[in-house]
Amino acid sequence: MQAARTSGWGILAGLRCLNGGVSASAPAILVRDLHKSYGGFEAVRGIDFEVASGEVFGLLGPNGAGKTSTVEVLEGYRARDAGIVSVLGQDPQRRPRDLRRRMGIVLQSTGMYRHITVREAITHWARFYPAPRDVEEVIVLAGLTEKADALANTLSGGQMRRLDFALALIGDPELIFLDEPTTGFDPAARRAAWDVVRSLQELGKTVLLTTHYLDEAHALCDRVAIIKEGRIVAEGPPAELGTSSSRYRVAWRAAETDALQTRETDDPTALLHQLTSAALARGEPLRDLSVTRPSLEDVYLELTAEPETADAHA
Ligand SMILES: Nc1ncnc2c1ncn2[C@@H]1O[C@H](COP(=O)(O)OP(=O)(O)OP(=O)(O)O)[C@@H](O)[C@H]1O
Repeated sequence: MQAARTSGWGILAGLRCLNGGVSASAPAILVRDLHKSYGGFEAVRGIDFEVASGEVFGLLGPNGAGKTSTVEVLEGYRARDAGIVSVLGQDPQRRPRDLRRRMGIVLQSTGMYRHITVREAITHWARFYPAPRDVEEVIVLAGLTEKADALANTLSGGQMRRLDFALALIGDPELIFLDEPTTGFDPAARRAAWDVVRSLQELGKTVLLTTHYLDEAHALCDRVAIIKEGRIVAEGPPAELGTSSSRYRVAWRAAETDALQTRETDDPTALLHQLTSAALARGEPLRDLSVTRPSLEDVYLELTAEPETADAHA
């Protein structure tokens, strides 16, 4: 274990070596063997991942998996116990002022400003940054045009969340952390928030988001990591996580009952041969026959299942 932790410094040194700074191809985020405990409880148990510059990366996992702890270490809010963390080429634990200006953070909690208008809040926050974006442009980007002159304490939950987005964007950060950006949103507000994230992607920003929603991960993320009990149990583009599995799902409609039948198999050729031979022998068609790979949701549920649930499916 110690050898793995020590070797990480070699990686960081390599990233810094070009032109005396961070190379153009250096990842925006690099995490190696990250550990974080609270008292005797180890919430993060040796996590490794990288996020490329301009990538939208999602941390997925059930409650208590260690997503927020990981993100808070990256943001510089929490000290790690072990491991290597590089954010935009710097160690967030040292809380360098320059790094804080290059990051935008949308926390789970909302409501920093209440008794001033949306425009006033964004204008005020802009003063903390050396080269902020244009306030009116950020109001449009966050979808707050119609609420620009409204007092923050009159906003709905979803509109308040947009104000949080706006405050995270006004400093024109290179990297944005979004912790559960749409939890509690109605469907329309979620879509609007997704549009904001896509706008960030088009602007070339790097985004790290945590979410419980698989459709959100699918819609927004270039890559995701699934975390369970402080460890990454799968990582890859959302659409490809299932296809890397060797399992297939074969579905068909039984002629006698008209009910949809499904069977999982590692050998779809043999199963199809068995099913089609039997159907031909009976002189019946196999209606709605399909062979599919597991979806992100299937993979997620399988990997994050509690032991009892896993046994029930075995
Ligand atoms: N300050 C703390 N003190 C003690 N335990 C903590 C603290 N913060 C988090 N934990 C514990 O660490 C584990 C990981 O929590 P964390 O908030 O990182 O998970 P999460 O994946 O973000 O969960 P959620 O999806 O519910 O936000 C949980 O068991 C949690 O109870």
